[in-house]
Amino acid sequence: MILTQEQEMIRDSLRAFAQERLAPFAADWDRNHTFPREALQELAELGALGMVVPEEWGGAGMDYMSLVLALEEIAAGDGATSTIVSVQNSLPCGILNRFGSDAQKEAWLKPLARGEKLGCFCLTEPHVGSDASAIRTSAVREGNEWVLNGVKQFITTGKHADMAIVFAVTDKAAGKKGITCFLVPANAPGYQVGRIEEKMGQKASDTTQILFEDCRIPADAVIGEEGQGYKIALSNLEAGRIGIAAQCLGMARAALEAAVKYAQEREAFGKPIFEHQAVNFRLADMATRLEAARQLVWHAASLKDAGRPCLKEASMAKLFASEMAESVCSDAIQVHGGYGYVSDFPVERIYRDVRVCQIYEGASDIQRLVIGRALAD
Ligand SMILES: CC(C)(COP(=O)(O)OP(=O)(O)OC[C@H]1O[C@@H](n2cnc3c(N)ncnc32)[C@H](O)[C@@H]1OP(=O)(O)O)[C@@H](O)C(=O)NCCC(=O)NCCSC(=O)CCS(=O)O
Repeated sequence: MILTQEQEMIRDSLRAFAQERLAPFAADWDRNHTFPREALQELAELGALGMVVPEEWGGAGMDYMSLVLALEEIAAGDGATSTIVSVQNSLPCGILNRFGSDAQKEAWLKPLARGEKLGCFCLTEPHVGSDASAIRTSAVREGNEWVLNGVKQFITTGKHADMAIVFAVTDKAAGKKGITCFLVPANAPGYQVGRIEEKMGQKASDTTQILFEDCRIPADAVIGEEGQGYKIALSNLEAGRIGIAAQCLGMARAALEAAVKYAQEREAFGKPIFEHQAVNFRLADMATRLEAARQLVWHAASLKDAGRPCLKEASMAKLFASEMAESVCSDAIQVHGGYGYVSDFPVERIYRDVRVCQIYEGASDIQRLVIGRALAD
C-alpha cells in the first residue's frame, strides 16, 4: 500500500514529535507513574486527539490511515501515551462523532477533539469483560433525569477524564437491546473515581474503577437511541481495535530498533553480534513479522476509510499485531541478553507495555471468535 504525500507528512511530523517529546521521557514517566499532560497538550495542538473528527466539530478532519500512522509513531515514542491518544480518538470522540446529537457535539465533541477535555469509555465491569452484553450497571428514568448505579472496571484515563461514555442497562428484559449509551460529565453528582490499578506496564496511563452511586444525569444525556447502546459499543470497538493494532506496530518497532542498535554495538567472539547469523536471522524474522502486521493494519484502516465493512479485518489486525508485538519485544530482550531484562535499556519497559494489547479492547480469543464467526458468512 502506498501512502499519499499528506499521510507521509503526518507520519513524519508525528515521528519527529514522538522521538523528541515522548521517547526521552518514557522511562521516567513509567518509573514515576507520571501522566503525560504536557505532551498530550502538544499532541492536541498537532490535531492528534480528534484526528478523524470533522473540522466543523473541532477535529483534524483526517482519515483512519493517518490515525494509524500517528498512533504507530506515538507508540514508538511511548506506549502509555499512545493508549491515552487511541482511546480518546476511537471511543469518546468516535462515539460522539457518529451518534451524538448536535448539542452533545457542541458541548463535548469540540473540546474533546481539540484536546481541551479528556474522555473515557465505561463498558467493562468487575465481573463482566468479554461477555459485554452481561453488564449490570443500571440506569433508571426518574422524571427528567436518569439515575445510574454500578461499577466500571479497567477504565483508561479514568482519573483524568472530564467525561465518560457509559453503557448501562435500561431494560433488563430486552437483553442486548436493553443497553443504552450515556454521556456522563465527571462532575455529575454520584460519579466517583474508584481504585487506581497497579499495573505491569503502561504506568503513565491511569487505569481506574469508576463508581456510580445514584449518579444523576439529565434525560437528554442518552447518546443515540435508548436500547442502541450495545451496538454503539461494538461498532466503535471495531475502530478502536485498529488503533490498538497500530500501537502494537509502534511498540514492536521501537523494540526492534533498539535490538538492531544493540546488536551493532555489542561484540562477541570478535565481532558485533549483528554479524552472527543466529542474531541476524532473529532480527530478520522480527522485521518480517512487524511488516506483515503493518499490512493487516493498513488494510483494515483503508477499508474503514472506504466505508467498507471491516469487522473481521479489524479483529485480524488486532489479533495478529498484538501477538506479533509480544513476540518481537520478547525477541528484542533475547538479543540484549541480560541487559534486556534490566531497566537500563528500553526493551524491558516496552515488553511490559505491550502485553496488555492482547487483552484490552477485546482479548485475543474474542478476536478469534469474531473472525471465526465471519468465516461462516
Ligand atoms: C463477544 C462479542 C463479540 C459477542 O457479541 P454478540 O454476539 O453479543 O453481538 P452481536 O449479537 O453479534 O451484535 C449485537 C448487535 O451489534 C451489531 N454489531 C456488532 N458488531 C458491530 C459492528 N462492528 N458494527 C456495527 N454493528 C455491529 C450487530 O449487528 C447486532 O445488531 P442487531 O441486534 O443485529 O441489530 C462481544 O460481546 C464482544 O466484542 N466482546 C468483547 C467486548 C470488549 O471488547 N470489551 C473491551 C471493552 S473496552 C476496554 O477494555 C478498554 C477500554 S479503555 O481502554 O478504557
